Amino acid sequence: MIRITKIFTFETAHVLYNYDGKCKNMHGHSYKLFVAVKGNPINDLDHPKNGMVVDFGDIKKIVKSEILNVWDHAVMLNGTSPHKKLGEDLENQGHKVIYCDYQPTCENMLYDIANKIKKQLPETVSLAYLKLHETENSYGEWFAEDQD
Ligand SMILES: Nc1nc2c(c(=O)[nH]1)N=C([C@H](O)[C@H](O)COP(=O)(O)OP(=O)(O)OP(=O)(O)O)CN2
Ligand SMILES: [Zn+2]
Repeated sequence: MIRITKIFTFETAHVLYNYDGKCKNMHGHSYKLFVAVKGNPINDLDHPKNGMVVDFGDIKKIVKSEILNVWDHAVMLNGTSPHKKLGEDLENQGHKVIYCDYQPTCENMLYDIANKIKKQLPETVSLAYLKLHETENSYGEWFAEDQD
């Protein structure tokens, strides 16, 4: 069993509703996302993906369509909070708004990312690990073995 990892970056703004610090203000991050999947490399000379757990390009397609294309250069707001109204005002002025049903911390974003990626992975591989950097010095991690 081998793990392979691909790294992505995206720029997203967010606001932490009711937070007791500076991140209650709208601000942005250059998020850095590490996606690791595990499986057995294909061992078949006739297979175009011989030697691969999964093509890195296939991971890229999934993460682009599920995460990057949706979240990059968007404002992420807690749609279950009064920030819903803030989002509607921004949308009316042409801004890209993502309403999540959670507080948009890196912890909750990791759960969301994990669920979105897992749904799209081929049956031969599974999600092993995620790391999401909010800043160079602050990040959260998701490990498959830690989940219920
Ligand atoms: N457990 C969490 N704590 C905080 C989160 C989070 O997602 N999970 N998020 C924030 C803010 O959104 C933002 O990320 C600020 O974090 P912080 O590391 O405090 O920011 P700094 O600018 O001080 O970062 P440096 O890398 O140290 O410059 C707050 N807390
Ligand atoms: Zn932040």
